[in-house]
Amino acid sequence: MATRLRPSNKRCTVIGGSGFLGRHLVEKLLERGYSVSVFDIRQSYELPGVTFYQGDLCDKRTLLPALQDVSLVFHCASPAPGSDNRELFERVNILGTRTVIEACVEAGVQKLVLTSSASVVFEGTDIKNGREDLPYAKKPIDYYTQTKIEQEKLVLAACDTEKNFLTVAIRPHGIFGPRDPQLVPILVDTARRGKMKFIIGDGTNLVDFTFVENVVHGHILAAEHLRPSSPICGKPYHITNDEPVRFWDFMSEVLMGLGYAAPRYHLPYTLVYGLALLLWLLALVLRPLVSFKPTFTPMRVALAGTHHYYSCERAKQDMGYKPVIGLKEGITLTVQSYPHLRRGA
Ligand SMILES: NC(=O)C1=CN([C@@H]2O[C@H](COP(=O)(O)OP(=O)(O)OC[C@H]3O[C@@H](n4cnc5c(N)ncnc54)[C@H](O)[C@@H]3O)[C@@H](O)[C@H]2O)C=CC1
Ligand SMILES: CC(C)=CCC[C@@H](C)[C@H]1CC[C@H]2C3=C(CC[C@]12C)[C@@]1(C)CCC(=O)C[C@@H]1CC3
Repeated sequence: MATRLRPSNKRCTVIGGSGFLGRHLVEKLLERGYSVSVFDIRQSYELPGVTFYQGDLCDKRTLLPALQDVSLVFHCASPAPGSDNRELFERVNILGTRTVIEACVEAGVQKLVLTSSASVVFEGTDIKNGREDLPYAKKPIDYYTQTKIEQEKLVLAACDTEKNFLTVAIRPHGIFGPRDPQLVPILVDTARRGKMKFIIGDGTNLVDFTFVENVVHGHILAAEHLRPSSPICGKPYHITNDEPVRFWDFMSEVLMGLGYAAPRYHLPYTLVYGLALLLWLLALVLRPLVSFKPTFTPMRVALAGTHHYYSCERAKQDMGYKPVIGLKEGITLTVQSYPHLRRGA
């Protein structure tokens, strides 16, 4: 009888590896001597040594070939938070993650590292130095958050040391860095449309923004600490820059770095939130007739106007996490990487 050889623990697959975080993760894994495959619904680049598998993660038959002889899987695929499509989020983040777990078990994968989100505990009100034992949001602020909660629960519950299938969830917050398709592009687009003049609230709310390389570092540390005896099995971990910053100072620094004016005038938080809620309801009611995407969604206003920063003490203790790039350096590297978004470019 043929014996199945144990795959090398440096063979891994990144599901969602064509995305912003996924690609940074792939590049770092290669640098560290891993052999890497990518599974994604689209292929956005080519890299020597990386095998691409294109397909929908909800389809186990297309996913399985990407997991053969692989001991470690990173799952960082998700529809973009801005899409607000309930059916899509439920299909990909919940049903799809169930499929990912089944496929991993079937293929003999030993470790699964999920990219969750610190937002799973965020309900739109202040969180100061939140630890991982905060309860999941009872009233998640949008479908993205609601399905990220279910996704994280599924992955953590699947951890089974007896069957040697180990799982862990990384909860980053406000990822930024070169090639990010969200934060800087949305910010610049808002500025170019002349809508970046206002500060929502008094502007003192503290938030975590996390440079992408720190998020990658947290994922790799988690993978390398995931052993049957490790305290990290089946647990979530906040990974941030560990330098909470005023939301509006961060935005202003990025804007000014790209040649735009910083916002100056204050608007009351409750007024803007109420208006965003009204717009969102209007968009929902009118969806069959017209489709429009408001810039100011309730989620975005809540993110811009409340405190939400998290403790990464648990990651420091259990896996020796320490950010590798400080916030200031991260902002400089990010601003330099967007010459085409500079004012007047
Ligand atoms: N960007 C951020 O600030 C934060 C992101 N996260 C999480 O990090 C992960 C990565 O996010 P980003 O890199 O920013 O997003 P991204 O949109 O750049 O990457 C997601 C990737 O998933 C792929 N994908 C989507 N649906 C798929 C499907 N059905 N089958 C196969 N692949 C599929 C996309 O093609 C894309 O390449 C996500 O799970 C997100 O929820 C968590 C906290 C903050
Ligand atoms: C900290 C965190 C979780 C950030 C995630 C990224 C995005 C949610 C933000 C990136 C750019 C932000 C932004 C706004 C809201 C939050 C973001 C989309 C506004 C729309 C908030 C209202 C404004 O006045 C304009 C802002 C533009 C940038």
